[in-house]
Amino acid sequence: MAKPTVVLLPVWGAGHFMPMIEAGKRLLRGSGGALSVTVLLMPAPTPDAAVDIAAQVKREEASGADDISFRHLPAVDMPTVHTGIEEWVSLILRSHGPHVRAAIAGLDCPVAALVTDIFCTPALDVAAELGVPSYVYFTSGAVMLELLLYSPVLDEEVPGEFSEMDGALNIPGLPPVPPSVLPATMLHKKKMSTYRWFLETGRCYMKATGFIVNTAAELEQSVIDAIADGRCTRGVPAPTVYAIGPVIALTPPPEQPHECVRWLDAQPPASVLLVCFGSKGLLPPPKVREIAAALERSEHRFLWVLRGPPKDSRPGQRVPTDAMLDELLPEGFLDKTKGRGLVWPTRAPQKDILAHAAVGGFVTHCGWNSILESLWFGVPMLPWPLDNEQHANAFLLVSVLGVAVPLRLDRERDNFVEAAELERAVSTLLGGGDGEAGRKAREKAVAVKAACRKAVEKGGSSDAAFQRLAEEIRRGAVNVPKKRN
Ligand SMILES: COc1cc(-c2[o+]c3cc(O)cc([O-])c3cc2O[C@@H]2O[C@H](CO)[C@H](O)[C@H](O)[C@H]2O)cc(OC)c1O
Ligand SMILES: O=c1ccn([C@@H]2O[C@H](COP(=O)(O)OP(=O)(O)O)[C@@H](O)[C@H]2O)c(=O)[nH]1
Repeated sequence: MAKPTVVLLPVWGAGHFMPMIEAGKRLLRGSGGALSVTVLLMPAPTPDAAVDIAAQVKREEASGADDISFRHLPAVDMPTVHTGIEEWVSLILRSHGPHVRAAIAGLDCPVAALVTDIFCTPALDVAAELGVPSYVYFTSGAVMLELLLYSPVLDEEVPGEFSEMDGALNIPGLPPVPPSVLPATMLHKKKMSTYRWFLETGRCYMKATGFIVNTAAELEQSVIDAIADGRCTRGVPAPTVYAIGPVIALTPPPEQPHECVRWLDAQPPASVLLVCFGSKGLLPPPKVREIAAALERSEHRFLWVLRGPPKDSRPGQRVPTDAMLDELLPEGFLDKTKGRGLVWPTRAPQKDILAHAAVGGFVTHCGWNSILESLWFGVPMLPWPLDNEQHANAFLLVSVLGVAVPLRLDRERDNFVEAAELERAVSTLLGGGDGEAGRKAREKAVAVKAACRKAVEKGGSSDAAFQRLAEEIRRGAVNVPKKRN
């Protein structure tokens, strides 16, 4: 009989698609050959994302792994009316519901589980209808998962706006949380029409069989415990959390090192500050000017990945262009920083850069994958969150893990950071400024690197969680009826 299959339903995007495929591959290995993986591919919303995903699928198919197969779902109409990225993705998923149902029902093997992304709650209903166990693969950390699960409680506890309340929030498993680190979706209840999405998603998650989280127990133990004990869900037991990370797709370095890596080869150890704001990282001109001023004055070495404005700014369509450096940077900046700085105007190989011994610090937008990559390579951070769950991630880095030097930003001014503040924080992080704070963050980053690596080793916490998950999934396999009455 054919092996039971785990059906993955990933969304597009650098921080979402590959991490889920990588987790699927590790699940295959963890099952000792007892399972296969079927990936359902929703057509990507932009030509760039389509090219990206096609390349990744091609690479996986070429690798010859026969236990992983890809199936294309038909196209659906893209929503034109929506309240933001959250509803946009949810609406697309809803339109795909019948296709997902038909694809699963059409499989000629038992189905062990349906694994969906953070946004794919409509797929949980499809799984329930088919009697298939369902898991949310959380491509972000457990803190964000907790915020979603706990949001209905917070909503009752704080009837007014979070942004106007005094004091800190009491969130299980975390030190007192300043409301300013909540995602924008929560922060301005009345203004943000997606606030209801947040509460409903939290409630809907309770329908899942389990949460597979790309984190390690060593990074977020107290939060994972709070979820497991039902402290976030009014005492109702939440679906089991499997902390299986860090799941990072690492590939062997190319034969011809990238130009950024060759530049790093010529720099002293731990001397370079990496500045990169993620796959969508777009900075408006005032922020570019502040960064340039800080980098020029700090006299530290830097590698700055600077992208240009997207051609299309609609949710889900925002793809940065290559930067026109002469237009974006202040006059004379490149000349004045020549030799100690490199500004890279297009996508850079971030993992290879973070892996390089010359990198000593990372100004990051706090996307979860960037954080995991930085921790994996023991690089301390300067958190400059811009959007979504990134402020909460920054809080974790500074107030729980201690691997980052805080950067004072003005959330009311679109997360603006003054040049002098950035200059101060860079000196602290790389050495030369407030010695104690920088030294602590650097030491913690080294310790957390070791903990991350241990977690995924045989017998480590994430490896053990993977084994438990693979076993639970294998046991849950069902034969999906071909036709429903
Ligand atoms: C899938 O494509 C996109 C996802 C996001 C996005 O939006 C978002 C909205 C919220 O209200 C809360 C969130 O947590 C959230 C997260 C999110 O995706 C990103 O997740 C990544 C890791 O999986 C990473 O941490 C990023 O920093 C998050 O932004 C937004 C988006 O465009 C703006 C997408 O295209
Ligand atoms: O120039 C870049 C920018 C980003 N990335 C990668 O894109 C992913 C970004 O994911 P993250 O969750 O950090 O943020 P997002 O881009 O989803 O906001 C990470 O794996 C980065 O290594 C990269 O390789 N080069």
